[in-house]
Amino acid sequence: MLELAGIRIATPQRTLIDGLTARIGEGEVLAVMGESGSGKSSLLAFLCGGLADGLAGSGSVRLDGVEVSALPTAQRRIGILFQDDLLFPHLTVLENLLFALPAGRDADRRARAEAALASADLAGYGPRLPHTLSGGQRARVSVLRALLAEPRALLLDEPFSRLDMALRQRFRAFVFERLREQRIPAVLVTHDAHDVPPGAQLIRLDGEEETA
Ligand SMILES: Nc1ncnc2c1ncn2[C@@H]1O[C@H](COP(=O)(O)OP(=O)(O)OP(=O)(O)O)[C@@H](O)[C@H]1O
Repeated sequence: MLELAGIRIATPQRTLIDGLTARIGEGEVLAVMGESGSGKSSLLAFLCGGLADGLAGSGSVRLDGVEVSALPTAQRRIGILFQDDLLFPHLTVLENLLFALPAGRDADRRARAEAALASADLAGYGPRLPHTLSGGQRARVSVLRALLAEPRALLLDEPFSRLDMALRQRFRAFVFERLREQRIPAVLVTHDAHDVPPGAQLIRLDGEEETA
């Protein structure tokens, strides 16, 4: 459970977000929509502990009942996915996944990474470099990598916007299914109402609040 209470974010000139409160259960999605410059990316940066210098943020962020807003980014265990896959280009697909996995026996970690690839129809892709994969395949690897790190919540910053329409629909379904299966609460920032899964809570930063 991710609980946000009284989140306020301001630039020196203006208040971007004034008192956002939401409860996002396991496997549920809070979608945040709003015009360019309304503060969507700043909200995600605040949640993972990386708000830019020059912006002020306050409010409570609780994960499974524990207040994390004073913790450094690495200790929050909040994952983030961007529109670019951000895979390490010089590491193989398997090495990219191993990088995210918690410590453990080498053979176990490798088996977990390979099982994750197989679960995403990517069996056998481990030894390849990311640039030899299609955009949709790389996008799936980046989701696997984010999930193998065992985040307690996942932030999605326009993760579908680079993909073409057909891929986009498949990739959306892939992501939301994984989040449900692994019972991870997520905050999704998007410009596109089609990205918002049915039943998600929806907040518009420039206006009213509703349910999709
Ligand atoms: N470091 C900073 N110092 C001062 N103002 C900033 C800083 N970073 C962002 N801003 C301002 O904060 C506002 C919100 O930016 P943010 O990137 O969160 O918006 P956004 O809703 O994600 O926009 P987009 O949809 O274009 O990505 C913008 O007006 C931006 O100019």
